[in-house]
Amino acid sequence: MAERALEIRSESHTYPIYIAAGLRHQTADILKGLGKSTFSAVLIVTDETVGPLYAEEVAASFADEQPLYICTLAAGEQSKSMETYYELMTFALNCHLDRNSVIVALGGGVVGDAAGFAAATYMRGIDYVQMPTTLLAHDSSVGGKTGINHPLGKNLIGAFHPPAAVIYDTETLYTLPEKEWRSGLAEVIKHGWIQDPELLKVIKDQWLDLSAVPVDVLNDTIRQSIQVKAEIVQLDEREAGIRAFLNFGHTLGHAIEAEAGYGTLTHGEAVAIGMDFAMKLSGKVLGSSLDSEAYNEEMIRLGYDLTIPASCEPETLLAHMKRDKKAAEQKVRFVLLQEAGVPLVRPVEDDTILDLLKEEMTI
Ligand SMILES: NC(=O)c1ccc[n+]([C@@H]2O[C@H](COP(=O)([O-])OP(=O)(O)OC[C@H]3O[C@@H](n4cnc5c(N)ncnc54)[C@H](O)[C@@H]3O)[C@@H](O)[C@H]2O)c1
Ligand SMILES: O=C(O)C(=O)C[C@@H](O)[C@H](O)[C@H](O)COP(=O)(O)O
Ligand SMILES: [Zn+2]
Repeated sequence: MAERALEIRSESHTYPIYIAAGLRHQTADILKGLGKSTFSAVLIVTDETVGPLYAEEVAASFADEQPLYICTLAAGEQSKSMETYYELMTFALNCHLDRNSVIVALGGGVVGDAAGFAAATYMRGIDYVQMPTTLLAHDSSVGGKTGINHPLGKNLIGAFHPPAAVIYDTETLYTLPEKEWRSGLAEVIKHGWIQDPELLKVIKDQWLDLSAVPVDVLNDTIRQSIQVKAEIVQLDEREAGIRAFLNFGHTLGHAIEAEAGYGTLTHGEAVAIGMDFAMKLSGKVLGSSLDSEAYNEEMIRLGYDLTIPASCEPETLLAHMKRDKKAAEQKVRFVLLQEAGVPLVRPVEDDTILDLLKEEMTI
């Protein structure tokens, strides 16, 4: 039986996280070990890139004990939509899933968020298991945030619904294109800046070739990065306070994703730009002396482009930020850094944000 790498104590239950190469072949055994009676049906939700690579192998781990179905979504951010959500619910109903069924989310953060939200709302909530296949999904698969986008903003429709387990087969990551490694690494870098600067050193010293990181380095980095998220979500699952630190880089990042058009930039690319902006804002608002030059240098080494897309207007970005879930009384609230590893949340004046946006976009 696979070893539990970590355990998350959520308000409703404690769930295991398994991290190892090859776990997809043990999916059914791991599910049996969760201590539930057999699931009445299994619905694997995946996307059209991941499905052909891994869905049959996951399905093969189940020995015809219960009906098993595979629902394949279009690949990419566009699938976090109302239309796809509705199709997913119709698919589940046509398969006669009941309250003892389980959804297996096999894919990146898009599949995890969309399938998780379907699980959160199908018959008012059924079990689901996260099987992340991207580096980015080391973040999205943990903590129970599920949801879909609205044209007016990212993840504005959703629910907190922690998974029954996270099964992370890190072997599957080696079919990712380099762009997606980079996207995922942005969330590792985020965890480094908000809580564990040692992670930044690990990336600098050990992540020399983005898509050819040895599997032991990969597993250790993922575990260390999830540890940051785990500590925070266990203290504040529903984001009454410190969970907002995990939103570092997301206030502008989400605004860019929505404004540039979902899928134009990857989530991580947008968050990388957002972290750069939040660091500069930290200097202006808090007088923090963060070494943003060094941040820029390292991000350029890793191949990030930190320019805000020219198609985005500062005023429209600001309007998006005012709809962000952290905003209160029409005031944008930013996650800023006092120093590396010391985040805080502050309301910031519209003019301060607009001035810096214009400066950055040289308007
Ligand atoms: N719920 C949360 O806490 C949380 C946290 C972070 C991000 N997110 C969300 O996650 C989403 C981004 O997730 P993502 O970056 O994984 O995007 P994604 O799911 O779209 O995956 C990126 C691309 O990689 C492909 N892919 C996935 N696995 C692959 C594999 N093993 N081999 C080859 N190709 C593969 C996918 O088909 C897709 O085209 C965003 O919507 C973001 O808002 C949620
Ligand atoms: O888990 C969290 O909390 C995070 O903020 C993690 C983020 O990386 C993630 O992108 C999350 O979906 C953003 O949350 P949102 O509440 O701003 O939609
Ligand atoms: Zn994120």
